[in-house]
Amino acid sequence: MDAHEKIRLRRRSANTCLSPSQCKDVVSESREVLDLVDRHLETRAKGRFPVVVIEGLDATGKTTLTQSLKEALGAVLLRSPPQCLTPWRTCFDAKPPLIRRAFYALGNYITGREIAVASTRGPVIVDRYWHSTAAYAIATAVSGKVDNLPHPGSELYCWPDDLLRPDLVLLLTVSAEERLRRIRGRGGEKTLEEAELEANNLFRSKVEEAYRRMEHPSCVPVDASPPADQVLKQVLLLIKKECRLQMEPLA
Ligand SMILES: Nc1ncnc2c1ncn2[C@@H]1O[C@H](COP(=O)(O)OP(=O)(O)OP(=O)(O)O)[C@@H](O)[C@H]1O
Ligand SMILES: Nc1ccn([C@@H]2O[C@H](COP(=O)(O)O)[C@@H](O)[C@H]2O)c(=O)n1
Repeated sequence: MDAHEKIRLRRRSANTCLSPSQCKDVVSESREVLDLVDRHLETRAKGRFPVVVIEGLDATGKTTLTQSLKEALGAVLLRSPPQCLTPWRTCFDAKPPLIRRAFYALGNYITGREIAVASTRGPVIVDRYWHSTAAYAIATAVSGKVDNLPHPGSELYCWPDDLLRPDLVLLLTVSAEERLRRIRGRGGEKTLEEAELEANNLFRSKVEEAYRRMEHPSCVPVDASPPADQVLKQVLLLIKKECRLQMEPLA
């Protein structure tokens, strides 16, 4: 089955309700994930060190940049979904969109708790967080053109009140052509969503526009098309300017 066929199938399944057997599957897997969340969740405030989130479409250079920032700042590198949810990710990726999104949304709260702990000890860099979940969810739910997205200022673009807020969110942007070059250069298996993004320029534009409409905190766009060392330099300057907080990790 080629990627386009998979996308068509996925669209079809997105429009149908869950069958009783699917419900049974979702319930048993969800129970394990919810047990894990219960063990990890306990609301905690952010520490005094800066928390910087790196966002962007697939292959815009988030992994490359977050690794370099970790080394340059002596920071802790976290991601959403968090490591502890990895065993369930493939399974939830195959579920209908609403269930899949619930899984990612929940993951942000575990990452939030990890950020709270890590930011008491040193700077924290986060590879994707709430904005990814919201931007992809909104772009998936809205059919048709970019104009059909919820209008700027809609509460759908607002940060959830009960989720730990980062100090700075940077949105990596590259042209569609450069992003495709990077995807092809990387090789390996494409996820369904990556294949859809590659195949569907409109979807990509909707995700990026949804990112740009996010508020409190909003995303600061960064041109990620220069070579990796230059992007790193530019981002370090931005972090120094925007996060006038303690940067040195504790000994
Ligand atoms: N500034 C850059 N210039 C050129 N190539 C880059 C740059 N940054 C990253 N790349 C290359 O682009 C590809 C994608 O980068 P990377 O894996 O860091 O992106 P990503 O945003 O983390 O992707 P994903 O969200 O799919 O995991 C990799 O092959 C990487 O080596
Ligand atoms: N906080 C997040 C993180 C990811 N997603 C979904 O996963 C896909 C991208 O993940 P990568 O590991 O390839 O970067 C993306 O398409 C989102 O659907 C999310 O919803 N929330």
